[in-house]
Amino acid sequence: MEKDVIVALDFPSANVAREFLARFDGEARKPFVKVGMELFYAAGPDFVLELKTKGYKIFLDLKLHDIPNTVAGAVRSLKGLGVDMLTLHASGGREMFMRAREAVKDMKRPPILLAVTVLTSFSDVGRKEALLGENRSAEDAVYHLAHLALQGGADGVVSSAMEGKYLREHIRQSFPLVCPGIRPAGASAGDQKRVVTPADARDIGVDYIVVGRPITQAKDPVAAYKAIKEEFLGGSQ
Ligand SMILES: O=c1ccn([C@@H]2O[C@H](COP(=O)(O)O)[C@@H](O)[C@H]2O)c(=O)[nH]1
Repeated sequence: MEKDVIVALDFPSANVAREFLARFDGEARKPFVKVGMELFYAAGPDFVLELKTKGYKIFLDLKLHDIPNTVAGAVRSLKGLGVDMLTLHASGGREMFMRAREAVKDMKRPPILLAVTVLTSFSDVGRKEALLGENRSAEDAVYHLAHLALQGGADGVVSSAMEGKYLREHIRQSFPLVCPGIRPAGASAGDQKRVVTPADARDIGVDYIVVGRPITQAKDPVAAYKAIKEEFLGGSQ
C-alpha cells in the first residue's frame, strides 16, 4: 500500500491556500492535500477543481453524516470533482455507507471512502461526555465503528494512530488507515488529544498521516513538511 503525508489545508480562503502551496512550487512532487470544511465552505467546489487541474491528489474531508438518502445525494453531487479520498462519519451507520458505496459505483475513478471513527480531539472523558452511554475504551469504540463501516462498504478508516495497532490486529481485511492527530516530538498538541509522532505512526503501520498546523504554522512549512515526511517514510520515499 502507498504511504504518504497529507497536508491539511485548513485556511480561510482559496487565496491563502494558493499562497501556501506556492511555497512548494520548486519541489519535485506536489504534496497530497486535504481540503476540509473551512476551505471547502469558503472556496467551494471550484477550488477543488482548480487543485485537481493543477495535479494535486485531494482528500476531501467533509465528514458526511446524515440520513442515507441525503448522504448518497451528497456523494453524487461531489462526483465531478474527481477527489481521491472522501470522509463520512462511521456513526452514520451501515446503511449510510451502503448507500454511499452505491452512489460511487458508476464513477470511473471513485474516491476512497473513509470512515471517521472517534475524532482525535476526543479524550476518554470528552468522548464519554458527548456520547451518551459510551463506556468502551477508545480502542474498542474505534474498532466497533471501523468494523461496522467496513462492512457497510467503506474502503478505509480514519482514527488516531493510538488505535492503529489494535485495528490491525483485530480487523482481518487489509484497509487504508489514515491518521490525523500527528505531532512531531515537542510540537504543541493544540486541541488534539490522542496524538502520535510520525515515527511512531510509521512503526504502527499507518498508511497516511494527516498533518495540518505543524506544517501550515511552521516558520518554514516546506522544511517542516520534509522533516515530517522523512520521519514517517524514512528510506522508503
Ligand atoms: O479525527 C480527526 C479527523 C480529522 N481531522 C482533521 O485532520 C486535520 C488535523 O490538523 P492538525 O492541525 O494537524 O491538528 C484537521 O484538518 C482536522 O479537521 C482530525 O484532526 N481528527
